[in-house]
Amino acid sequence: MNEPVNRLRGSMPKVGIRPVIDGREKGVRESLEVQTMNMAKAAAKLIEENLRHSNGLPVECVIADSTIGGVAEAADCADKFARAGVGVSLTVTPCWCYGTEVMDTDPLIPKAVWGFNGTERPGAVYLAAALAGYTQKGLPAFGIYGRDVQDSDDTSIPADVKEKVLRFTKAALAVATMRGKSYLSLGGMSMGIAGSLVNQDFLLDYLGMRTEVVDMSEIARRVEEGIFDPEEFKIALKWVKENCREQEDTVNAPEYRRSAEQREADWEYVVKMVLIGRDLMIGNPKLKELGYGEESLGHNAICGGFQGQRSWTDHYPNGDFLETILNTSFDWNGIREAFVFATENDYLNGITMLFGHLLTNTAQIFSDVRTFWSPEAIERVTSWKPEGLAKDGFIHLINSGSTTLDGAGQMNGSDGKPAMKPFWEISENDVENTMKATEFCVGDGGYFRGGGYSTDFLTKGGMPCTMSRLNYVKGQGPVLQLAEGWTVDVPKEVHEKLDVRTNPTWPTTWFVPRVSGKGSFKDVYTVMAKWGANHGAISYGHIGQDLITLCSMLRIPVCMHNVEDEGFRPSAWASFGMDEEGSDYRACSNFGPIYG
Ligand SMILES: C[C@H](O)[C@@H](O)[C@@H](O)C(=O)CO
Ligand SMILES: [Mn+2]
Repeated sequence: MNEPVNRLRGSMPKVGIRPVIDGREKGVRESLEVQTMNMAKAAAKLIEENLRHSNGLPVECVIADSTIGGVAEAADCADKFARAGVGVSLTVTPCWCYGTEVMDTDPLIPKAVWGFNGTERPGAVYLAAALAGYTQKGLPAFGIYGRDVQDSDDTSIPADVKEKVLRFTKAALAVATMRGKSYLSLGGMSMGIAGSLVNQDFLLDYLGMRTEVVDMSEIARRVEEGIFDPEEFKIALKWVKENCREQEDTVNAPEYRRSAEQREADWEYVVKMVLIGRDLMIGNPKLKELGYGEESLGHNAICGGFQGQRSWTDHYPNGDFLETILNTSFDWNGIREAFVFATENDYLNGITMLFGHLLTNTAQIFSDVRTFWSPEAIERVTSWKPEGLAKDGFIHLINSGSTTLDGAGQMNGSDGKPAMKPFWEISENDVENTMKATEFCVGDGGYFRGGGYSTDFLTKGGMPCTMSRLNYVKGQGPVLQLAEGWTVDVPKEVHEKLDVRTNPTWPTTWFVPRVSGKGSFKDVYTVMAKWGANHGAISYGHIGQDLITLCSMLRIPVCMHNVEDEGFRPSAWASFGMDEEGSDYRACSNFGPIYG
């Protein structure tokens, strides 16, 4: 069951549940055994019924062999968890326990404590004592307790507790899943883009990730020496011919037009680039059969990026098709987990996409945050007065030639509205509609002298989504910004007029962030003006809360967000002041990166 289906090494992290108890025998402990163990079982059931890993495998929970009343049983539990591969720790209790004696002291594992809110045997006051201990010892932990008092025989989990348990667990699983995996940097810095200056110390200290650096010439070597699966290549090319519609090249000046033979050869080349890029990330046992044992192993990359411009694209077909197909939840082999792969080797955007992918199990859009179109400018250029969600203007998200095809918004959610979904919910019909809505365009020769095929679609409006971005600040370290909002529809002629000003061969998403009239979210213009870089990672759904929780585990402060509720962060954050944002910065710098 725990076989990694996407060929990444290592088994999936498990969730460890620690039922802690009042250790006083001769009455107290005995009276609490059943209730305490039942809480652990209820938590495990909740998690297993609601969460899955991004590769589709079920999330598994491991419960300590006995309730934990003191240090000996805490050590037995730690031992069991280490052998089982536990990466997330959830302590549960309905009663008073001996705070530091039953605590989990592994500094690498994210922790939460759920204290039952009853008053016969006080779980909530234990929770306060336990959290004080965790804070005092520098092991920040999340506190969970229901708002309303429950009766001691009530075995149900209140909705507010459920939400917190699941939010904590999903984010903690993301932390545990990244650890030990690699970022594959294919090439180096692209066109002076700071996000492609891969900071290996950040990846290792904050995320526990390795960095693998491979020169782009490795792709040329594998193409020229035939180091890919020739059978798969045939299947892939056939699928591409049958499913990928090529747009007539009306954008390139005559000197950049590519002949029919050249275009045919380009298709073959870009399909090989997909096979090779994927094999570089996760390996391919077929290569071993072909005599390439070393190449068959891959780089254990959970995330990667391709420099492309310009060293590669000035001569070879561009990486757009490679990036598009990897980031999509299907290819010629069928429907599968999307990879996470950054354009222009912008690893800061790639890692932001990785956060979104691990939190939602869905494909992620990579985009240039290109243009703010004010209502006045839209009306001046198109004569259309924007209305509805678009009335205060929108941001043109358009990547330079690639993005996940899931981002076309051609897949349907359970309510029939456009959605991006985990791969196991995607139907053949969704795939067909997506391919019908997408065209592949000969690369813009002014930018891409070596040709290649860019991806062109227009994202359907009405999808809730969250644009986010990690930025790195000298002296401060990483920070994350996020803006929840929606994709919007605009009239066809309006889209065409605006799109053509940029590049009609690239994928467009019209995005409106939720604004508040204040601060960084004063209006749409301000959101664009405050964006920290040229790229953004766009995830389906409003996932600001989940990102905030994940970032607190990773000690990455959130510098800009439009989430209304207070973030769910470790209890220690309350000791750093009353303003949420300032205390986040202070807490992150006080505790520092997990692995640093
Ligand atoms: C084609 C151009 O060089 C683009 O790649 C460029 O505008 C960007 O994508 C910048 O992020
Ligand atoms: Mn770009």
